Amino acid sequence: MIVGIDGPSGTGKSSTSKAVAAKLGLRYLDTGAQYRAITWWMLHHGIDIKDPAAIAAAAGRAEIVSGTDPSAPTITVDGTDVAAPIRTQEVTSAVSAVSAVPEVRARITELQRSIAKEAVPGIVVEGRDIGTTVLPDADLKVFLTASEEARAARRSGELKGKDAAGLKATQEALARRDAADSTRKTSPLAKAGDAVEVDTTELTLEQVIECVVTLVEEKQQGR
Ligand SMILES: Nc1ncnc2c1ncn2[C@@H]1O[C@H](COP(=O)(O)OP(=O)(O)OP(=O)(O)O)[C@@H](O)[C@H]1O
Ligand SMILES: Nc1ccn([C@@H]2O[C@H](COP(=O)(O)O)[C@@H](O)[C@H]2O)c(=O)n1
Repeated sequence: MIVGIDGPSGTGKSSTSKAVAAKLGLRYLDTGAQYRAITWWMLHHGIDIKDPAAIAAAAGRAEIVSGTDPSAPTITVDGTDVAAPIRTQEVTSAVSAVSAVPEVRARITELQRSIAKEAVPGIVVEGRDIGTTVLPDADLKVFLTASEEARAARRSGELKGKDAAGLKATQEALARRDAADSTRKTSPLAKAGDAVEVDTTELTLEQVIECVVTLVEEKQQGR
């Protein structure tokens, strides 16, 4: 059972995917974490992230390893645990520029496909291009959406007491990242034609999880 969950930032992809995978005994892959990890590596090695040619030339050098246990997902680069540093503002601001480079996407897509192929008894993979590009033959594709306001409110609640930028600034940053991710040339953020769209604006996280679990179970029963 291969499930692809895509959607813009803050729609609940990670929370939903992890919970669905845990409930159904599937593996879990956060592909955003992989793009964040390669971005962290570029910054750490002084690669100019405004220079796509420099990013392309370095794209094959980082060794990214993702752990797919939904109750304890892990991510390392060249053996270093980068779970925390990939969530910094510095990485978040740079990730769309790095993920737009075709050589980066080719490398990470290959890695994602090999992880999905080896996952027993199946996997929930979340990202931006899973249904359209990475796993076009997935058994189930879900596209989560939510209003920009709801997504910003969720994110600023999460950042409170840390580097909270305020609701407006958070909303603007989300919109900028979504615009960059949706308009890049190579595998942009998009809903696959055969994906089930779920608008989460008015739903609790538990309701979204239940909805996706039901969709998976229907597929498993051949409905
Ligand atoms: N339906 C929901 N109602 C309220 N809060 C939610 C809902 N879904 C997710 N959240 C909360 O919103 C925040 C963002 O969720 P999550 O990280 O799962 O989104 P995402 O789509 O994976 O974001 P990104 O693409 O930026 O990684 C989390 O704090 C999560 O608990
Ligand atoms: N399939 C994907 C997943 C992610 N990206 C890029 O990574 C960024 C971070 O993703 P998060 O889910 O951790 O917020 C995202 O903004 C994209 O630039 C991608 O391109 N494809």
